[in-house]
Amino acid sequence: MVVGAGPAGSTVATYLARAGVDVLLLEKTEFPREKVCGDGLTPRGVKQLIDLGIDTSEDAGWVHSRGLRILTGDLTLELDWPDLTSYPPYGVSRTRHDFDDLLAKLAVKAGARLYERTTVTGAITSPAGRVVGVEAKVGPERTSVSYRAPLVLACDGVSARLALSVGIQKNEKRPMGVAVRQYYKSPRHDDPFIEGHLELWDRSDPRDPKLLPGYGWAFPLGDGTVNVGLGMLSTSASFRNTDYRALLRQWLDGTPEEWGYREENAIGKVGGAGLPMGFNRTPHYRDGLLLLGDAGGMVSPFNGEGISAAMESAQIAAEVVVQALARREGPSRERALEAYPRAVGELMGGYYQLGNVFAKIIGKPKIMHACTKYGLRVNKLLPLVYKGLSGCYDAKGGDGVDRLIAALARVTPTPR
Ligand SMILES: Cc1cc2nc3c(=O)[nH]c(=O)nc-3n(C[C@H](O)[C@H](O)[C@H](O)COP(=O)(O)OP(=O)(O)OC[C@H]3O[C@@H](n4cnc5c(N)ncnc54)[C@H](O)[C@@H]3O)c2cc1C
Repeated sequence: MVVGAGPAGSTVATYLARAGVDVLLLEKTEFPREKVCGDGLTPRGVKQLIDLGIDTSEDAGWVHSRGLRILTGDLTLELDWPDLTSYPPYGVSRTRHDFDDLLAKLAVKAGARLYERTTVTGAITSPAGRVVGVEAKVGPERTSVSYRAPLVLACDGVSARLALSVGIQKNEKRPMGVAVRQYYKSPRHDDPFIEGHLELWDRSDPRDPKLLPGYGWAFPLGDGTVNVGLGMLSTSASFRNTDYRALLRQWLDGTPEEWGYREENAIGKVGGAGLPMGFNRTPHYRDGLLLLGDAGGMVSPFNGEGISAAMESAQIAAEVVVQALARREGPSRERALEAYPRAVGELMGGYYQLGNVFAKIIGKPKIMHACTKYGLRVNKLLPLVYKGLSGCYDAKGGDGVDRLIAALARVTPTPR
């Protein structure tokens, strides 16, 4: 049984159903639906789509990106995506409204039974403490129901309701982020220079601890529509009681008028949500319950990317679950399931450990102030770290450093 039909849930449901497993996919909303996100995928995420057999061409409705454009102070840095054999050479963007709908449909096509408007309220456990099913409320009447299954896969996102119901808590020492976004229709995004890249603004200012640490983004969605947002670490005390929506407004008011990121061009409502980072909820497997994606705190502490990790964890979980279900219930199956936390740890653990240290350092205003004092413009270095360590962390002998050096040679003044 899979709880939550976001990227993690629909992906794992697809793989499992294709392998012949009877999959129940429970989702509290109804598709198609809005989902607050930046809507951007790096090549790492595109690889996951291709692995699923999805057509990622522009003809199929995906907006392609060649790399990141980083605007930092007076400088603009254009970084192509890493040239790695393990990843496609482009990123994509697409609204989560369409993206999640497409993934959920794929799961249904593969044979998963999708029950929408079904809100899981907690796990059912055996007297021995093993998760054997879930309790849920169904439909507008919120009728109580329960479902049983040999295994439950928690893909319920940042709320992690299932994990909490069996006492798997968030590790408060690990980073947590927060992000807000708004769609705009903007003439700036008819410009070919602007299109073709996912754009990040280094918006940190060492003199103002309230602004630290974070970045802004503009991810084009085609037709002059753009997803503009602000992502920040929320570990630092200065972020408590912050009105993030106001922060986004304040920051966008400072962008040039002609970019058009103004109220009159806004589409829909501002949305915001938490980003659970750096494996901040573990263990990823315990007593019949597997945690995938955001439910297991799998957002990157370097750049806030979470879709690719959610889908990667889904691919791993599906392989492990298929092998485990082929074994007799008992210790042999348990041993097979233990492979899941090991495999996600091997894939992302080292990268996230490093990311957690990175988040700790940039989350300390004192360190940032010291940097300013000694004339070190750390905000100029952060984008390099983002790029150098994201997207190519799991590639053997990746060319991240070479790319950075090449990109440094192409630094240009920020167009005004
Ligand atoms: C503002 C913002 C911008 C972001 N931008 C990006 C970006 O550009 N690129 C990127 O890679 N990542 C981005 N992220 C992170 C990304 O959104 C997440 O990492 C990703 O959605 C995780 O996928 P998931 O399947 O684990 O969880 P989710 O996408 O959160 O899916 C969880 C699903 O479970 C359902 N659900 C929740 N609770 C229950 C319940 N009790 N019962 C039944 N169903 C339930 C939800 O309705 C949802 O469908 C952003 C996040 C935010 C907040």
